[in-house]
Amino acid sequence: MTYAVKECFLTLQGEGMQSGSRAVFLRFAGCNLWSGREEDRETAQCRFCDTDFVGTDGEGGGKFNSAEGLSAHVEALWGQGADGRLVVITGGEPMLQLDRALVEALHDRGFRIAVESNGTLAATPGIDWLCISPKAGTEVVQRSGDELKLVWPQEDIDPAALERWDFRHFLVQPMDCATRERSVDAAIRLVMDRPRWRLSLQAHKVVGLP
Ligand SMILES: C[S@@+](CC[C@H](N)C(=O)[O-])C[C@H]1O[C@@H](n2cnc3c(N)ncnc32)[C@H](O)[C@@H]1O
Ligand SMILES: Nc1nc2[nH]cc(C(=O)O)c2c(=O)[nH]1
Ligand code: SF4
Ligand SMILES: [Mg+2]
Repeated sequence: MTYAVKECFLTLQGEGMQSGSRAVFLRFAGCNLWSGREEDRETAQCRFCDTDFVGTDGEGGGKFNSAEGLSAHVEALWGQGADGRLVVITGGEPMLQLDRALVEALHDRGFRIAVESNGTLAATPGIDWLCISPKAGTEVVQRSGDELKLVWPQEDIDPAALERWDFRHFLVQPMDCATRERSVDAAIRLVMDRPRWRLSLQAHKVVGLP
């Protein structure tokens, strides 16, 4: 298996229940809901993406020919020390590329594996922390996991329906866009109305981390 990696770097997890944790981010290239080209955004299935996941030219990116080689790259970015090893695998859509061999190779190097996925593809077995972020108008097949992270507001998504899915944590994250302040207000309103939900802010953007 050849893996196409947009970028790979050490930072803090900025979103969700593990916000604030030291983590290597492994961002795979490519997504099944958007080409990543601006000229396609308005006709894409997912139109609010805040991420460049096209190509393999980012910091620490490239093509990797084996799970062994990619896991060694992740380990080198983490550095010395066996405590608290965490890799966050994202994209693009990571389930297009994350296979059992990579899960195994990262576990062998002592990493806990967190994944950020849109849920339209079944999750690879062995993930330690699964975050699913549903997108309006798509068929979410992965309806269980550790945290469900709803970017808000999105038309045609009913938070009450999502509460019936099998997740331990329900998070609402304001959509970062031209009207971000309105997104924050709407997210706070959702939490006030539905106490099972918690607010997830993108902490990395607040403090200027990647
Ligand atoms: C770039 S996506 C990559 C992983 C996967 N494709 C997904 O959508 O979950 C990582 C996270 O950022 C969230 N996200 C993307 N664009 C956003 C935006 N404009 N504002 C807030 N969160 C956003 C996604 O919903 C997802 O939870
Ligand atoms: N610091 C940081 N935390 C994140 N959590 C989820 C992210 C993502 O793009 O998947 C992300 C990201 O891009 N940066
Ligand atoms: S599914 Fe995720 S990576 Fe793909 S376009 Fe939407 S937010 Fe971006
Ligand atoms: Mg991001």
